[in-house]
Amino acid sequence: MYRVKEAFYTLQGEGAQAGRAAVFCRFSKCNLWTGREKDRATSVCDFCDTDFVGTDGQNGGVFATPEALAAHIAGLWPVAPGKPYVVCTGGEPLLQLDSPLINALHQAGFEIGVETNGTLPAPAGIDWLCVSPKADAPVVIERCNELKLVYPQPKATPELFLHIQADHFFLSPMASPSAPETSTDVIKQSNTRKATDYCLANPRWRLTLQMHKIIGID
Ligand SMILES: C[S@@+](CC[C@H](N)C(=O)[O-])C[C@H]1O[C@@H](n2cnc3c(N)ncnc32)[C@H](O)[C@@H]1O
Ligand SMILES: Nc1nc2[nH]cc(C(=O)O)c2c(=O)[nH]1
Ligand code: SF4
Ligand SMILES: [Mg+2]
Repeated sequence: MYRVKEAFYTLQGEGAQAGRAAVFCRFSKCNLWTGREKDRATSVCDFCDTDFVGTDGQNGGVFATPEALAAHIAGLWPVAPGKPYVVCTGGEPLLQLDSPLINALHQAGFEIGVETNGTLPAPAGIDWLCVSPKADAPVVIERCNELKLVYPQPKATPELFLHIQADHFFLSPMASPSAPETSTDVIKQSNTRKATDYCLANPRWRLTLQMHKIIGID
């Protein structure tokens, strides 16, 4: 059984795959926050910008088999040339993404990206793994394609993660979880300046912006 909050076709907005068309599959539930505002202040992850509670979003639902979910996702990919790409996110996708679903998505022709907080082991077969560490949430994944740290997190400074084997190290300015998602958001702007300064002083790190929010797509 797979619980999906929402699924939609858009452009990846973050990281090294930014600009690439993808079906986003947002799984319900996370291990670092209930998703309820009343629990935010006491949760391990307290800056989440995403609603992942329930299965009531666009194209959301409960899927009894991996094949049923893969077919649902395939139905959101356009009939056009180009390698189908799915980004499994959430919530925390590694609470639900398993080998049978990876096989079913590959069978349906998809390359598979995953956005994870890195606290749970990843099944084999993921084609693009993005780990985004959170303070006080130990990362158990040792190797990934990209490490994308939301910045600043006073208890999760960039140098703490350089031991993780990653092909790309990104800083993503922390956006306000609730303010209107526009590029003029004050917190985001000041965090963008801080992330910019860190990358200038530490060239291993690259800046990534949440492009989808800037251009106003999902
Ligand atoms: C909603 S999370 C879901 C996947 C997974 N639970 C994780 O944290 O990586 C997707 C991405 O959004 C990032 N994110 C969440 N809240 C954010 C915020 N307020 N500002 C910037 N990025 C944020 C996460 O760090 C992660 O890279
Ligand atoms: N366009 C777009 N790109 C994204 N990259 C990571 C996202 C996420 O919420 O995991 C996300 C998202 O929600 N939308
Ligand atoms: S950012 Fe990721 S880890 Fe943090 S609460 Fe949101 S879904 Fe969970
Ligand atoms: Mg998002």
